[in-house]
Amino acid sequence: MYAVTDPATGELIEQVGNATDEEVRAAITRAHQGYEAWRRRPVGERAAIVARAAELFAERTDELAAIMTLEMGKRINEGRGEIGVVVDIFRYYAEQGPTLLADEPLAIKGGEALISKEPIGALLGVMPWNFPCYQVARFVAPNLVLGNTIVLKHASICPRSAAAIEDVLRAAGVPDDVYVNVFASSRQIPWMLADPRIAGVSLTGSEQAGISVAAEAGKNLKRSVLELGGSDPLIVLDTDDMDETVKATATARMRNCGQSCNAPKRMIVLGEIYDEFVDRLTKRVAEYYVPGDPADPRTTLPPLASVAAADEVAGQIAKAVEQGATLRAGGRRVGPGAYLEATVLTDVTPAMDAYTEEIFGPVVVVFRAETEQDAIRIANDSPFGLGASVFGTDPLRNQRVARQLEAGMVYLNSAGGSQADLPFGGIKRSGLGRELGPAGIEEFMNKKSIRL
Ligand SMILES: O=CCCCC(=O)O
Repeated sequence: MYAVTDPATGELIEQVGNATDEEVRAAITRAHQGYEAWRRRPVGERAAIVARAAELFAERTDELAAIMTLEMGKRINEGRGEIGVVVDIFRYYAEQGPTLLADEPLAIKGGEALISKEPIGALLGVMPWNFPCYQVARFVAPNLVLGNTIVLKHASICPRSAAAIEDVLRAAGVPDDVYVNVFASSRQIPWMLADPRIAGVSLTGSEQAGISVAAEAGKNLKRSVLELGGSDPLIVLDTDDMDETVKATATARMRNCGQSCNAPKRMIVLGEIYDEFVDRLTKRVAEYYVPGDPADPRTTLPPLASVAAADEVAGQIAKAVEQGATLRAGGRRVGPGAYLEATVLTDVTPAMDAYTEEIFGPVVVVFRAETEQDAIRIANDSPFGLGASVFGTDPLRNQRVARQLEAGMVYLNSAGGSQADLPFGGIKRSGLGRELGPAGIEEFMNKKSIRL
């Protein structure tokens, strides 16, 4: 059931009925029927509509941020920041799309060819609650410019974000058979994917959701983009400003209350600075992150997105401690609502669940590495491969380490975050495909070879 529940209080605000099977089928019919006309519109027209969407998102920043705060507890300023990234994404594809979609001439043996960049049809988007507007933007903006149409199934705790996004796109001039929001349930996804009128699927979500959707997409020979979990390592090789390094790493981990796929969840610190790093990080986490109202801009620690999410992370912490990890700070659920203290864990070993599983909340796990190679080994000793970070004072050393990391993205002396023009995606169990940047418009593209 789609519902709005305020995670700061646990109060149920509104329930929204799920779409019936007929309504879901009708949504697919609309997006399928809208495709022919949309793909035939000149790319400049589609780009102009996407540019207008960027303006409207910017105008409605405060309203959209407030919706996210209510639905999933995002700090209000982080919500405003998220809409800033959404605006950048819509602008980027509006501006760059026509160039990215230009024919590509190809000299071939015995003649010439060109690659014509064409859409493939109606796509299904299955989107999560952690960045309710950004996740939709990075799928929708490039595909609208390319000429695909979209059926969007949002997270069940974000019906107001879902409706507001549709409203913005409609106001920008996206026809109502080109972007269709539907309050479908996960149960309906398999047959939506089996419908021949759906050409592909993009999912951002858990590893488990990715496995199910990838299996259905595979069975039906549909293209899929999967942005799944991560347990990103952040290696600290050395520092000439420990306070700055601790602040930067804690900030990156606690962003969005720790609920980012690409947050640095594992800090891997070289032996000579490990004790000092852990002491200062523990102090920072214990003192700076204080539970508060996410609508108040002064709040440093908002609730998690739901009581269930907070309980799950608290359970992971308890299990780690039971299995022998050291709890340096936090660890307790705080109520009412979905609050969990900001937490630091150390002495996590490969025998513990916390070593390999993703912890989707305000929890930092710190590992000690004896050498640079040892740090790389620990970083790569994970089923995930989304992002990674390297902090250090020697740029060449940082790059040398970056090249040895099993990750889709590496940030040097910074962590996490997204930007419109930088491709985003992972390897290993973190998913398939790329979003954002030039790569983000190619995933659901027919790169048609025309031999001249
Ligand atoms: O959960 C994954 C999206 C991350 C967005 C960001 O870090 O900007």
